[in-house]
Amino acid sequence: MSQPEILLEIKDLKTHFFLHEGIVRAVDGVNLTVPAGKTICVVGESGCGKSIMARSILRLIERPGRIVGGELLWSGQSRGGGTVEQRNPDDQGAKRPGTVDLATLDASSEELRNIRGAQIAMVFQEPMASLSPMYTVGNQLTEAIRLHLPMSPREARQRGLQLLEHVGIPRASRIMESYPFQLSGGMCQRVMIAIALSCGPQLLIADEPTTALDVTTQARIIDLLRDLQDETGMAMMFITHDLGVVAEVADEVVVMYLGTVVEQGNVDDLFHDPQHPYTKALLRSIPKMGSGRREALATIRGQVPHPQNRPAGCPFHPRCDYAMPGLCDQVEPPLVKLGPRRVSRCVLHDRALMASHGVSATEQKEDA
Ligand SMILES: Nc1ncnc2c1ncn2[C@@H]1O[C@H](COP(=O)(O)OP(=O)(O)OP(=O)(O)O)[C@@H](O)[C@H]1O
Repeated sequence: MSQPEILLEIKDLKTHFFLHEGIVRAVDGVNLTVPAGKTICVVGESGCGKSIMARSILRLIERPGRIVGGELLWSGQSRGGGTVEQRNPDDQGAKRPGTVDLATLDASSEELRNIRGAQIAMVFQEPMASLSPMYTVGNQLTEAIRLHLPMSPREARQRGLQLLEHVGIPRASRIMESYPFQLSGGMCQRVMIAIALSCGPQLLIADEPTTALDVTTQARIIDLLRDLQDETGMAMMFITHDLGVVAEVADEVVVMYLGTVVEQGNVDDLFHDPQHPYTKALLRSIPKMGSGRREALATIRGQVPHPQNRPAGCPFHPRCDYAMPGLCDQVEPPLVKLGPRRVSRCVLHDRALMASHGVSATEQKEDA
């Protein structure tokens, strides 16, 4: 099977916050890839660095935070004037321009401004907070369009109306005249999605886009994002706590723990055959439909430590059922490739490392 085209490759990304009290290593060596046209879901408990990783991609980290290491290799390009463009099935061979390392660009450079919005767009958790209360939806939408596309105000307004209709907003011309506070949370999120899609991005980063919404609206927004992705062929990086949503939307899953990726893989493989002890523990903590038994849900013991108190060795070892004293509390686990697009960061996958610490694979299996 041929390998998918990689749109974004994050290599050893480190984003730290420099506080008086010390350094917070919020993102501390993230490696992951986003294939073109696919949805990757980033999961992990609160504080694992998901949002900071996502914001780092668009260079939206503010002081006292900054990227201190690693690469953000972006191979996308503007689709030129597209709004919610339809996917062209023959368009497999869109020519690849040179790859640019987003981490090296000046955060206020024109090159980065051109990439933001036009190639990579982001939708945040709080739609109301992302929109300005001072301007109408129409002002904000047409401004976003005209920032990247050479259009007259009239053309941009027309485009805006189409976009609002496309994201399922009825009476779009009335909504154009409304201020965000006059709309519901779900409606605001649809407006944000319309703004995000206005220039036809190749990657949409959605950071907990439904967390602030009620359950019915959540489901509608997820359906909308899925439909839009099918139509446009854009890739999505979807950050969520909700493993039910992951099962529904993901092609691949990235599991983060304390600033690093501990496992990445195809959604079916990862749900049915998780390899990393943290992934196993996360999956044990979700209810199973139709098991026919009333079982107590497992919780992961302990809490995610603050990044300032990062444990030595494997950061998950104090909470891990498989932890081996003398090994996991001392050795940083290697990122092991388990398949063409499957990695896991655990000493359990490295027999040589275990043997060098006097643990055999069978012994370990029996213990577990
Ligand atoms: N401005 C900041 N100053 C200092 N530390 C910060 C700042 N922003 C984030 N952090 C720390 O970085 C770590 C990662 O935060 P991040 O928001 O990325 O986690 P997350 O996995 O997205 O969590 P959640 O799911 O709750 O949003 C946390 O420990 C957080 O306290």
